[in-house]
Amino acid sequence: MTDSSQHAVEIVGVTKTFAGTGSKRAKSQGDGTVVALDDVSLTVSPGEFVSLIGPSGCGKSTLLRLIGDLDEPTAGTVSVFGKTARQARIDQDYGIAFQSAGLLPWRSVAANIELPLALHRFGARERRDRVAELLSLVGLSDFGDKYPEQLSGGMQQRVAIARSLAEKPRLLLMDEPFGALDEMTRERMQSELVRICAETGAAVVFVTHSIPEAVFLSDRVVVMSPRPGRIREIVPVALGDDRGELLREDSRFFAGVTAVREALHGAPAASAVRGVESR
Ligand SMILES: Nc1ncnc2c1ncn2[C@@H]1O[C@H](COP(=O)(O)OP(=O)(O)OP(=O)(O)O)[C@@H](O)[C@H]1O
Repeated sequence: MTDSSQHAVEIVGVTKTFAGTGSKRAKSQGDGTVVALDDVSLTVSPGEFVSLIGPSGCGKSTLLRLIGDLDEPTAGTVSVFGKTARQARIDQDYGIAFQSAGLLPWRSVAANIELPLALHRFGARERRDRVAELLSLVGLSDFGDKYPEQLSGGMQQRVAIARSLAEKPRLLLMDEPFGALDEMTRERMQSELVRICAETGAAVVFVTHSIPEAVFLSDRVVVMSPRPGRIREIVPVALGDDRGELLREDSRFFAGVTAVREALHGAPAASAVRGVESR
């Protein structure tokens, strides 16, 4: 582990504090400073699927935002494919998909997916071909001419995922992308995402509140704890590459769910953790 360019993401000793309101010079937790992340280190390998789970306020979104260069660490370093987070953003090394699909209502589905390519001046033909490929990848080939409001929530989310894949990123950053979907759609989207990742080879950092979702999708589940935000445990999920629907009824899947639950609550699982769903 010496060459950091071998990692999709490398987070070393990252601390992130937010000053309390009304006190810009706040220095300690006693005067309102929030330690969102405290000395967090984590690496994600190319092609690896890593979920972040933990109670509300443990710093999951903050960690994802630091990787995506939407904020800066107070201390420590974040690198993406061996570059600074800023340089990786400039080089479009990753795609981002957050909870609300964030589609532009006045653009068609195809035009939404095309947007990153248009912004970065890809040629018309290349754009058209790539959009057709992405529509097919997310199973929406017949919907390119529709507008977002004409699609279901799950279909909109698939459009958002297609858009995040437009520039063939080697890394996807996803913050509860399926949080607003009903359970059946959510499970279908999880299977779609597994398939898409297998086809594209992208690494994923995925924030979720759902233990089964984390286990179904991930190679490793990072369990975090709040105040201050820290990594409590990293649970490897040894379910292999075959993540079909039957896996949800497999004893190995239940063992993974139990392992993550125990890491969250301390074994044996006793009470519910605020902000984490067992379903
Ligand atoms: N811009 C900000 N200004 C001040 N405090 C912030 C800011 N962003 C996050 N925080 C605080 O940092 C801590 C971590 O927040 P974060 O959103 O990363 O948690 P989370 O684990 O994603 O929570 P949730 O599961 O509820 O989405 C929280 O205490 C939050 O209030």
